[in-house]
Amino acid sequence: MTQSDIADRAATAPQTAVISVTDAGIRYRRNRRARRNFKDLFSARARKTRPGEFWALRHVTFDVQPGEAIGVVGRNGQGKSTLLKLVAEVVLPDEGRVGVRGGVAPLIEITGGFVNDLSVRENVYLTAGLHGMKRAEIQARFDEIIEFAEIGDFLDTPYKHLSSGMKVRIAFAVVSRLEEPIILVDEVLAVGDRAFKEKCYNRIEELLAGGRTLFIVSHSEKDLRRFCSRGLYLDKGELVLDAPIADVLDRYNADYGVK
Ligand SMILES: Nc1ncnc2c1ncn2[C@@H]1O[C@H](COP(=O)(O)OP(=O)(O)OP(=O)(O)O)[C@@H](O)[C@H]1O
Repeated sequence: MTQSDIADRAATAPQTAVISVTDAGIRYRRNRRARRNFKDLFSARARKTRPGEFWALRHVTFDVQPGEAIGVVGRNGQGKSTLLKLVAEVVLPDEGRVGVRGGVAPLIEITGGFVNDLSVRENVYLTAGLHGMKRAEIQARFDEIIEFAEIGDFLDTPYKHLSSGMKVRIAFAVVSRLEEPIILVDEVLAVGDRAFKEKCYNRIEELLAGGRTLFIVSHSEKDLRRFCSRGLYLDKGELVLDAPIADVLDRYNADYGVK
């Protein structure tokens, strides 16, 4: 797409879209030494791919309407987490545009947003506060959050001393209580035990029933079929199929499924 195509699409994209991604690309360095310098940021040369750099995502275009539940599939390293980070606006596109209307509640990395040296209690206040909740609102929901996570004995423990399953418990409990219209869930639930996972899935269903928009990355076909109506299939950083989830899974299985 040319710059003017991108601008035209941005201007004519359906006004109702909550997420609008147009010809987006993210470029990473394969090797830390191939660091771009400050001068490169301002020079036209910075747009070229330099040695050691590669496109983790490129030419990705799609719109999302409110209330859609989207599953992102693809093999390891094909750009799924990068796509969620783009929607969460924690990384900015090197090419193209990403427009997100409304706030995003991201559950995208095990420690995403949580500060290692702060206690569980402090992290709950910090994360909820950063998403616009007032202190009194957090206080009112605090017990419910801790009860959901079932980690009441660890309120004053530094976050870094929790087990990986406990970290996910508290992160999910907080993030799923935020009032943001878009929820992003990246694989993190895989470390939760079975009973906790089921509790999270029920909560996700409640959020969807309440009209939230969901983006989920999962390698579990069962989970994707349970929640999602639409799938995005990424391969080598490109969006190779955007279709109903059943069609996306059929194509993915045909390409890479165990025969
Ligand atoms: N911060 C970074 N710096 C450099 N390369 C990165 C960075 N983050 C991701 N990558 C690379 O970008 C590519 C896409 O990574 P991404 O995490 O999006 O894949 P994924 O599809 O989510 O994989 P998985 O299923 O294994 O979680 C990979 O080659 C990865 O090594």
